[in-house]
Amino acid sequence: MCTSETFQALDTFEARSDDIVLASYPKCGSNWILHIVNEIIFTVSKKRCEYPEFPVLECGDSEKYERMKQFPSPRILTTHLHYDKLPQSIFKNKAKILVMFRNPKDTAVSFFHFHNDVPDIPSYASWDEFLKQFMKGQVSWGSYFDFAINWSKHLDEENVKFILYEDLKEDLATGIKQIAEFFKFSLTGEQIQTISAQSTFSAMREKSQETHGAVGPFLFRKGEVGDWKNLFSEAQNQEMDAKFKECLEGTSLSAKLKYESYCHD
Ligand SMILES: Nc1ncnc2c1ncn2[C@@H]1O[C@H](COP(=O)(O)OS(=O)(=O)O)[C@@H](OP(=O)(O)O)[C@H]1O
Repeated sequence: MCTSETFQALDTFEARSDDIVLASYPKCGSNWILHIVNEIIFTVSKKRCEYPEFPVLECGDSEKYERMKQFPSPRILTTHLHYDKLPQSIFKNKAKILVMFRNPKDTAVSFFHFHNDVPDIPSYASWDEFLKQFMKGQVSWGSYFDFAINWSKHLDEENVKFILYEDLKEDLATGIKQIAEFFKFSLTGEQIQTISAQSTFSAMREKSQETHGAVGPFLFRKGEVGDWKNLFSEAQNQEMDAKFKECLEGTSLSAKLKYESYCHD
């Protein structure tokens, strides 16, 4: 999905100040925030941002960035890249970036199911086998921990906003309000409620085949916090807890992820 030609061409991408960048490690809810931002824009402008390109910035052919010059603003771009690998024009032109995180245990579980449920992508012999690769960062888009370490240095920058999957799950309306405010869209309370109702897991899963085709039901699988308890062994919990400590202890991201609440029994 991401060729070296496309990576090279990525540097030629010309960001605009009103581009909306949605960054996350895989399986942390990028389709969820993409849907929310789309609904916010539709609510305020009555226009749908429907572009004939796959929304992930780094995926597709190398001509994609040339075609994107024709797209009207605001363009919504999703990405799984590290902050340091984003095209420089995003920073130069001060595009705003919403970065979404999810606890690493649920992220790994979601990633594993995706690989083993979707027919056209490689599957793993077992959960244990997948987790070994996940911990080594030998999965698509590399290590969760490298992604987290890289982004953790930039979360307090002016044009970057952090959002946590688990917080959005706990209080969707407040999350939608914060997202709208960050991108400077003004919504009434009623509009926020309407978007919330359209953005619950069940509402999105119900429409998933229509919105995402055959992969839809696999992408919108369970949408829960704490599903890791069904797969992690005690030894795997200890390994993940130690890795989290080793990589993120003392960083501002460590507190923001609320690891104690979401990754301990
Ligand atoms: N509305 C809503 N509410 C709660 N959870 C939601 C929602 N939409 C998507 N999801 C869950 O996000 C997980 C998929 O993440 P991504 O969209 O980032 O996947 S991907 O990397 O783009 O393939 C995947 O998590 P799991 O269900 O745990 O596998 C989705 O179910």
